[in-house]
Amino acid sequence: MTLTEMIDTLKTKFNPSKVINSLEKTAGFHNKSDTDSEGNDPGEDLKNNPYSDSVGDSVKSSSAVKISQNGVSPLIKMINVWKIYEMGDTEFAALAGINLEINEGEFLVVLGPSGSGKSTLMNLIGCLDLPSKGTIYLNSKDISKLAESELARIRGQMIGFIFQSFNLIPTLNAEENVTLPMEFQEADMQKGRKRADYLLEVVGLSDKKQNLPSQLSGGQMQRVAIARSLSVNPPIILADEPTGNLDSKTGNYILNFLDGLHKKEGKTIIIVTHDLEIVKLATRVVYLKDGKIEKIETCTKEKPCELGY
Ligand SMILES: Nc1ncnc2c1ncn2[C@@H]1O[C@H](COP(=O)(O)OP(=O)(O)OP(=O)(O)O)[C@@H](O)[C@H]1O
Repeated sequence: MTLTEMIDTLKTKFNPSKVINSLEKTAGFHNKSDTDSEGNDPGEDLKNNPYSDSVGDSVKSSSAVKISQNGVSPLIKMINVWKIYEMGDTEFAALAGINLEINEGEFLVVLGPSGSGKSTLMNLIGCLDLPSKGTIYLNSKDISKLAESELARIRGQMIGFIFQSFNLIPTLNAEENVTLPMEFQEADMQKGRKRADYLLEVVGLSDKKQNLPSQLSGGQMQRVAIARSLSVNPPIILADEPTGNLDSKTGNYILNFLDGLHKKEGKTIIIVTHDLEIVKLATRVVYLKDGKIEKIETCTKEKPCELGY
């Protein structure tokens, strides 16, 4: 199958979590070592360039989506949101009446024990799933009952996903993986390829553009995934345990990168993590328990939030 054919197929059927997970499983990505086999210090790349003003300006100026905030409406607003799974005769509420407002430019960390509903919440915010009940506004638009095609369009424009398991497409090289979201948006691909090259340079992988994921180390794959998440310059970045399986150097790199995206580019960042260093960067922490918000803590520079409950 050619690249164009593959993109067309994915475009019609696109559901990132399902399509890419199955591709990942084929490639056995979940078990791949995450250590940078070349012993490179990814932090060096960061120190060298990514958040110089010129880079930030360049990314900003190509922003695909205008946030229609009027200074009053939150970027994301969830009103009495439920997600109920049916299993035979029984029902299970993974989310049970969530009320949450997230403003543009927040760095929100979602904490909670296993099974508390973190991924379910992220899937709803990321337009990967619909609530069973309740209303979700994204950029003042009600997204709670949209058709999949419309949801996919909004997802493509608004959300950049950084998942621990990389979600790279194994048959596409690094550059093609980064250009893919732009192809979905039917962007000018001459500019798209330039932007992909630029983003791969930002994450320190200019010399690996032609490499397939299987020809990259775990840390390098995560950096390609970050470049891809920024390719359409989305205003919201969703990250699920982005430093989970990475060695400490690569973890620090990701940490600094997320901090830069938040502080220098004003991106709204929403992260599920158990990494204390990420929690320390948060502006607020939401604690979930049994599908409900147990508490929300506001963090400050003087009193950063912690992992504790
Ligand atoms: N498709 C599904 N069908 C039935 N139950 C589900 C489904 N998806 C999730 N659940 C249940 O919903 C609850 C919340 O799941 P979720 O994955 O959101 O938790 P989590 O907080 O992300 O957990 P973890 O930290 O272990 O990843 C769990 O009890 C889970 O078993």
